[in-house]
Amino acid sequence: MTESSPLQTTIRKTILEPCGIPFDCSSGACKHDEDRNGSLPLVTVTWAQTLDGRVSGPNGNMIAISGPEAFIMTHMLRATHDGILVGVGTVKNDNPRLTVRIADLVVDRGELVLSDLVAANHPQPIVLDPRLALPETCHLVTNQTCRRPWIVFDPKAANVSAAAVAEKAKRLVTAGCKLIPVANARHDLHGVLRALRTQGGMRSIMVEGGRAVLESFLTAQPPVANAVIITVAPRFVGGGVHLSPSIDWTRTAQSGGRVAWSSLGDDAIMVWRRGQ
Ligand SMILES: NC(=O)C1=CN([C@@H]2O[C@H](COP(=O)(O)OP(=O)(O)OC[C@H]3O[C@@H](n4cnc5c(N)ncnc54)[C@H](OP(=O)(O)O)[C@@H]3O)[C@@H](O)[C@H]2O)C=CC1
Ligand SMILES: Nc1nc(O)c(N)c(N[C@@H]2O[C@H](COP(=O)(O)O)[C@@H](O)[C@H]2O)n1
Repeated sequence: MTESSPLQTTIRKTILEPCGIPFDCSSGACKHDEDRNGSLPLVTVTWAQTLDGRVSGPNGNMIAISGPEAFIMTHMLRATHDGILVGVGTVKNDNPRLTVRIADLVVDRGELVLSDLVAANHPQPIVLDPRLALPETCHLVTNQTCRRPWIVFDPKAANVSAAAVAEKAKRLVTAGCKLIPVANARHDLHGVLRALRTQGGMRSIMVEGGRAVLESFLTAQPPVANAVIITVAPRFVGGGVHLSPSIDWTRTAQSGGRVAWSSLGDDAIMVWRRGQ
């Protein structure tokens, strides 16, 4: 991916730049490189949902919600953030790889083309897992194409002094995972973000799911999200996991943020950026 295609340019101009996210893969340095000297990383919260507010299909099964163009946007977002954060529920349910895989869409054939060129830009996977329940067989721990995750856990909740958990922690570290202890990790998102900044050097984090973690990041007080990007696909699924935090974006916008809508393929994209 040395030059931006028209689609990438559209995504950059209508979605990434309005959120303050630079995207320049020609330099090989895609990451959000602004170092604000802040104590917290920049946080972009993003997901894909249906018209009935579902983020997965019946029984919680992962389904393709984003169309190809929005899918590329998600992978451009992955390429532009230092870290990609999910809850342990998403790892258990979806077994995601959290890599950057998309180069571009061959528009006339509607095909997604995979690229190895951006592999170096895989974000660092981060799993919020207070009780150290991560399945050791998941892609993030075993798949050669995945970066080994950083696991944010709560030493008290996980009871790391218990022999079984201590053994598991050892095996995860041997497999290449990094364990980041944070007291009260389940409820103290500021503490989690501070630890990721100070212990891991994270300057930017994309929060990708799942339902519980998204709702926590969206409703945290004081706020932690710098930008929110939602893909809304033109379909109902009639079942599945429902994302429904109590947020009024118009009121949030009035209190200093900005909302903008654009479209990518058949999908609507809502972008909110926190007021400066
Ligand atoms: N459409 C989309 O864009 C996406 C959809 N999904 C879907 O979301 C669903 C999974 O969602 P869900 O089951 O809620 O799982 P999550 O990925 O949100 O993980 C929830 C778990 O994370 C741990 N956790 C740690 N910190 C927090 C926090 N601050 N707030 C909330 N949880 C925290 C908790 O573990 P503990 O209980 O041990 O404390 C909790 O049980 C799946 O169906 C998946 O397909 C997922 C990602 C994206
Ligand atoms: N943006 C988006 N659109 C969809 O339609 C989706 N189903 C998802 N799911 C997220 O992607 C994860 C899978 O990642 P890998 O492809 O394995 O790298 C999944 O866990 C969800 O977080 N996202």
